[in-house]
Amino acid sequence: MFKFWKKKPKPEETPVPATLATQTSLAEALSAAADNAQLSEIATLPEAGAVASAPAEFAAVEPAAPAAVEPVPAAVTPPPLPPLEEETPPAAETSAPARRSWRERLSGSAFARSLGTLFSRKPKLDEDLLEELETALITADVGISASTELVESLRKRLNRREFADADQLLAALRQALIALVQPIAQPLVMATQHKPFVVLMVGVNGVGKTTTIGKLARRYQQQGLDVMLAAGDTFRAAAVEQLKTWGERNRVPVVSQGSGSDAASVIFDALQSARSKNLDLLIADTAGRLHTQTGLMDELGKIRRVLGKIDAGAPHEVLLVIDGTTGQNAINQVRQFRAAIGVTGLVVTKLDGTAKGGVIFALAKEFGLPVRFVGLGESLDDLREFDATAFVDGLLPGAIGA
Ligand SMILES: Nc1nc2c(ncn2[C@@H]2O[C@H](COP(=O)(O)OP(=O)(O)OP(=O)(O)O)[C@@H](O)[C@H]2O)c(=O)[nH]1
Repeated sequence: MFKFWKKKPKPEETPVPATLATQTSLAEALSAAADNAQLSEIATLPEAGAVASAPAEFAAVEPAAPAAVEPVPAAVTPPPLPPLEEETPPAAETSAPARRSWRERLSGSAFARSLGTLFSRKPKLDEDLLEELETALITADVGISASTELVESLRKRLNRREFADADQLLAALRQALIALVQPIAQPLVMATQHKPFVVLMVGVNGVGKTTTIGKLARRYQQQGLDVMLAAGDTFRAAAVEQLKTWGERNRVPVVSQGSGSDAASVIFDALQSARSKNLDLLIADTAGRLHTQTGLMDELGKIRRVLGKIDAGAPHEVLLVIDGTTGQNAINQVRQFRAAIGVTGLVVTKLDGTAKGGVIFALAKEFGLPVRFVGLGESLDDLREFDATAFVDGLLPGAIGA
């Protein structure tokens, strides 16, 4: 039987309802062979780096673990922080009305702009409108398959004279878009029999893995969970530092070794440490990698095998982080990471700003994988649980379902 996470609200914080615990199953079969799409970045080579030493209190608890666990002494003066160390707590926990709306965040996307332009000129209900709409959807990364299907269903309804004007067609489009992404709007839930529940973050370079880990850690910490981070991005010294600094500021222990060390070993040590301390949640970072980097993709399989020695089900959630500006390469990335390690959920970042906005529809059509979170900006508050209706309404022109 599943239970609720035991909530431990801090006195100074507004408690957040505990999450109903159910287990997310791991990703299923391997997907079709990769297409030849080129991804945009190449991982940097490992850098030499000093191995951080374990503070005495942690060394005493786990003498065998080579990794450094770095809790934060109260008096530490923190160094300057990278972007994710924003101090403002997520507005969801404090003042929901203050946080920016989905529409505000998504209005700059190509999707919102082109549909806004199209429907603001009160177009006639004809084939030209449907063609323009299809072009706008494809251009906004919705993908050919989903765009064609959406427009075809509108065409049928138009031919049956179901729409009196373009606004009615737009309302029908809204419903169809929500129906497409509603099934993938599945929040991350954690089964309490996994203690700690292990989340592994994977993805190509620069998509926002490390940043998202900081935001997630803060979110769950504020829900009363005891969180630990594993600095498994051992290729990028800055990523290790970023996590450690964030952990210091937020009193979240971070397990790390020197850059260039074995990621599986770091995450293994972290899981052992989190278990021995009876923590609730371990979130592990990994280095950005491409499907062409066979050794690195194999490393993900090794991480799973090694963790399985401690807990056969770990990692319990593999979150693939996708950059929302990536376009149709996102499809290829999902295929490759599913094949390498299995993916149980997606985080789609950077949907604010210059994103085209439509890639989530393409992903929904192609894979139906749960989208756990979306990134609508760089602040802590901008990592939101994926809400299908809020997302679609944020993309579509004003009057419809806002
Ligand atoms: N605008 C915007 N920027 C974001 C979002 N999420 C992350 N970023 C930024 O993306 C950049 C890369 O983020 P990282 O967290 O370092 O990415 P990473 O995947 O860990 O990178 P590698 O370690 O190189 O693989 C940072 O500048 C983040 O602030 C988002 O939702 N919106």
